[in-house]
Amino acid sequence: MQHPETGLVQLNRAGIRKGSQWLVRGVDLTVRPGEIVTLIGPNGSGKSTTAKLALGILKPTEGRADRRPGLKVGYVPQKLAIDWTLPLTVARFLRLTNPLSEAACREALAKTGAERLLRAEMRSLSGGELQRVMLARAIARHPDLLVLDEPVQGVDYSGEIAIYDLISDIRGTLGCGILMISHDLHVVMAQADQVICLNGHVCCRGTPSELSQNDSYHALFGTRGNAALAVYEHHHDHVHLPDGMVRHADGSICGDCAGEHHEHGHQKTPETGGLRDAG
Ligand SMILES: Nc1ncnc2c1ncn2[C@@H]1O[C@H](COP(=O)(O)OP(=O)(O)OP(=O)(O)O)[C@@H](O)[C@H]1O
Repeated sequence: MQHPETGLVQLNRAGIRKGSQWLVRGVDLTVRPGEIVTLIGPNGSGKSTTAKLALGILKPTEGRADRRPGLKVGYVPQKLAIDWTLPLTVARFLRLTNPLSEAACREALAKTGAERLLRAEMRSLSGGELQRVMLARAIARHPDLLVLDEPVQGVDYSGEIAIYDLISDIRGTLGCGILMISHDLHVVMAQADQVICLNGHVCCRGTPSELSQNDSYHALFGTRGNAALAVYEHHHDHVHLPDGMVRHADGSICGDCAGEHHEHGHQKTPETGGLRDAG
């Protein structure tokens, strides 16, 4: 590891080839403590491959992939290799890869708003509940780096916002760096310090606002991209509770505004249902 002071993980001109085909090439990427870096791009553009290079699951054919020595990583993969016909409680799932006490399981689930699911069967979870349980498993080992491959898959629109809020809370409370993959162009959190748009190589990069103005981004995603890249400016003055209620900064709890952000100066874009900064 060459650059411990500059990043938890760092890719330098990293590329990987299988046979005669480059899966991804020339990727520069750094995730520092407390930073959120989001990878976006079309299907097959190399997002998961790039995350696996960062994690060390795949070795670069060219360039470098360096991690801070002793780095603790929490990984939420895109797919779970679980036999869903077998009974498996959430508590057992959390312990499959971590030797956790029940108190530690409860603590991790509480952080993701899923404590009541401790005894639930994995196969009975909704999409949003499954993502919260997967996040709980990833944060249970107090990672320095959290790698999230599509954290809002199978989650409905207001659930998406709740999960993004949760990820932001986790960054705040754990102070970890987050590398996140989003296939969903509709919402890119404004808190993402950097968005990297892949298309077999780095197509363009910048803050969410910068990217929404970038010609390469629009060339890649066309009119769909024009309409879809909505920047969710989140001022973090409220918490989405597991029961769908919203707790505001003053402590008041509101049921009517669950999933709505009208009080923060946002509106849904008519084309996509995504959020665009209204202010
Ligand atoms: N082990 C492998 N051997 C050969 N090709 C692979 C391998 N893994 C991935 N690929 C190919 O590399 C390319 C990038 O795949 P990757 O899964 O990184 O894309 P992605 O951007 O995450 O896609 P998606 O949005 O569909 O999840 C794809 O064309 C894929 O078929």
